[in-house]
Amino acid sequence: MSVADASPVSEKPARGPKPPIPVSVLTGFLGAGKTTLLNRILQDPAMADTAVIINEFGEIGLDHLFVDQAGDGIVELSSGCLCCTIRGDLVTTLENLLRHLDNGRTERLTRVVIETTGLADPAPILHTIMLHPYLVMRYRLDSVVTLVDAVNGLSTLDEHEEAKKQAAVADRIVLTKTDLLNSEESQRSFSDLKSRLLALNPGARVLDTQTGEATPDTLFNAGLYNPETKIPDVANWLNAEAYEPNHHDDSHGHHHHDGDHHHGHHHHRHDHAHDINRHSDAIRAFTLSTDRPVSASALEMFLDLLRSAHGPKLLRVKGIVQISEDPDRPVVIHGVQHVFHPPATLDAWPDEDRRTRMVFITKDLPEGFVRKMFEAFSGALRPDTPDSDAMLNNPLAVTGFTSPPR
Ligand SMILES: Nc1nc2c(ncn2[C@@H]2O[C@H](COP(=O)(O)OP(=O)(O)OP(=O)(O)O)[C@@H](O)[C@H]2O)c(=O)[nH]1
Repeated sequence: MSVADASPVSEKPARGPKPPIPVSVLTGFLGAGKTTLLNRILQDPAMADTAVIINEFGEIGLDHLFVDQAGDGIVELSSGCLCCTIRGDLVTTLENLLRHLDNGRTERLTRVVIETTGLADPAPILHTIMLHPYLVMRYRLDSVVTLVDAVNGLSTLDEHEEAKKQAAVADRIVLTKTDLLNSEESQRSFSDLKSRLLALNPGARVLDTQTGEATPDTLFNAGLYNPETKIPDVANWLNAEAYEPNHHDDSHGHHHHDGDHHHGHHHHRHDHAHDINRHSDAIRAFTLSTDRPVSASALEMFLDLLRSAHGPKLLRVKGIVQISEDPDRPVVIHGVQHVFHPPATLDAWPDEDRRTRMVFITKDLPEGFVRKMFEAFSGALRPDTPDSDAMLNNPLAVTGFTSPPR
């Protein structure tokens, strides 16, 4: 689907297709505490009408919660939550859930949570939801929640690329096992871990399981749409300010203030305020913004070129864009590697800020490169920057890419 004919997302419950069901992905390295957290929150009444898809059903201690085995691997829990094993594949499981909903066996399904295996790169799971022609109409990728072990987290980040990716793509980072930080050394390492996570992913809200912060509400309502009201919460979802270099200059002290997270969803960065690009990881987090509207075709070409040439390097892209043909109705973009959700058009800007803002988490793809490319397409020409024609008509450019229609 092109940006120009992106469908409106102002779902009217009375008519038309049902609004997509938000899907959250729960990830985290081996032993990070995913099952422990799930076991706890599954007892929360707020999980009613949520379906949880887990890989290793046998390992989870849910027996006391079972009330009805409904077939298809779908089990209804006394909390009203549905639990499914992945039988066959994720697509089948997601289809089975829809079947239950459509034939009335399940009355309400307001959210799906997928627990990944510890070693998994979350991207293919996110792609499953964004790429499948039917699933993409019924589900919407909402948020990624990544658990990080406070004790082993730092060494895991050092040793495992997947762990870095899991942290980098998260909307929520959940710290587990902070109760085990009982030596000065472990405290120091924990402090380094928090700095490292902040550098990898400045936009994620950080929660600590030991303080009771990790509730269904704080964990999962991180997406663009509140599942109850369907009202887009762009500021919360994008958290673009957190990526800007000067954002945290109001810091005072050496550690970011965890206590502030439940207010503004921002970290208060400590003295290493410009750490983002200083650490050794090849992962970068940055935002592009402009108050110049972008034409629908320019946006489409920019995203197409970026994902066809550099898809694997785009760990996550989120954004709200002012389109010159329809400046009062912003377009929301959301991508994971080469796969992007069909762009959605909002009925109106959520607040006074009508700038285009795009958040990028990239690996081995420098900010300057993406910025120049966007400037070429958005018409913000600089003397040393090629315009879009030069990029598209360049014989060395990506094959299969043609000039825009004139
Ligand atoms: N002390 C402490 N232990 C925890 C905490 N969270 C989890 N654990 C323990 O850590 C171990 C691993 O937890 P799991 O919940 O099985 O971790 P997981 O991420 O599901 O593990 P995999 O399925 O192997 O990926 C278990 O022994 C838990 O009891 C915590 O916050 N504090």
